[in-house]
Amino acid sequence: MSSASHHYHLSDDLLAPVLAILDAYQDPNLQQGLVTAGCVTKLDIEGKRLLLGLCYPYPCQSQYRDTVMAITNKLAVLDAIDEVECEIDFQPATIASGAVAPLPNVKQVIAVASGKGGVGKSTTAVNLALALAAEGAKVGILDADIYGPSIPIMLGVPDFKPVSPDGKMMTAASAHGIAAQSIGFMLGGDEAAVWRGPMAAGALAQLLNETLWPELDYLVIDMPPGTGDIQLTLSQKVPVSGAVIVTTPQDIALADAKKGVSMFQKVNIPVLGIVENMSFHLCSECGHKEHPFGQDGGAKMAQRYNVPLLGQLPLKLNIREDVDNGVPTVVADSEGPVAQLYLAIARKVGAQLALTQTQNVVSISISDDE
Ligand SMILES: Nc1ncnc2c1ncn2[C@@H]1O[C@H](COP(=O)(O)OP(=O)(O)OP(=O)(O)O)[C@@H](O)[C@H]1O
Repeated sequence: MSSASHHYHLSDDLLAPVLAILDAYQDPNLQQGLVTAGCVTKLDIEGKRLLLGLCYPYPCQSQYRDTVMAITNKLAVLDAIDEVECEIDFQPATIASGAVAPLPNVKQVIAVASGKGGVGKSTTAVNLALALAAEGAKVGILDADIYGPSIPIMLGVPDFKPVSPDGKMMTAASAHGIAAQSIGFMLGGDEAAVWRGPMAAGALAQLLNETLWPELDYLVIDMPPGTGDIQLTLSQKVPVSGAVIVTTPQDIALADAKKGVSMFQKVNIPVLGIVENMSFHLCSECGHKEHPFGQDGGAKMAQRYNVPLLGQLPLKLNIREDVDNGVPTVVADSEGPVAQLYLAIARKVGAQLALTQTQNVVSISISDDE
């Protein structure tokens, strides 16, 4: 799948069974065997020690240990192998999608959008960005939510003021290991409220282009809520690689989220999937799982539009308290169950991007052959 170069130095007798074993191991997010997915970059042998190099097209540090244990056990059945030494790396694709020029330091841009306000889009965007970082990626976040820029508070940097060393480009904040830029760093609340349509979209594209982003694998954009002109213009001005739609299970939120899916499909931006937020509530008294906003709406919608359901998050007081305190749950309780849900979403988002771009590569190579 990936175009990474392969270095295989095994005899044919050994290479065939090793590749067969590695390809029988299905990556849970790419849903392909490791060889088919292009993850196996190096195979060598020293005595009875197999040197294995893996390179994933999406960040998944938290699953390295289990993967290595599982494949080592399988490879150990071969007489020629006693030990496996595995090096694992992550390298996202750098293929630009769409007609908009890519950003110099940024490999992939992920838009996080919602059809309607208040569904938890910013909370999801910020935890997704931190989860991608926790899985091993270099990440930035752009707060483009002009109606309520909340990322400065959520990341605990409300007082950051960008500076411009060359009078043209602005610095980004750095918080919990990710870079952040926000319309909220420049504007007071009153000024933000008067922004309209094309002016807002233009200013946001400028903010994106005039920020001194460090080298980033992923830039997450917290889009303004809704599916109107601003969102459409912004999607056309910014080199978005894929979009994540956040919804709650209520019918009204779902109806708006559907508009979001259609909007991105109209401008040929792949919808990477749907996150269902405030999906269920665990009763703090008895642990009973309740569905205050209805059940499985996001799942049904994902099925109907043929896009993945990336995850379902509980309605949980900590999620709100952590962002209010400037330390989102992925950092505040990094081993906890909610952080694990965000990490799983981040792995799926990264894998979906990689899969989407493979499809692009295939279509390009077909036209080259003609
Ligand atoms: N899963 C959750 N559990 C509990 N509270 C949540 C959850 N997700 C979000 N919240 C809270 O809900 C409120 C709205 O969330 P957030 O600001 O992320 O939504 P939004 O869709 O970005 O809103 P807006 O459209 O106004 O920007 C916030 O107070 C946030 O802390």
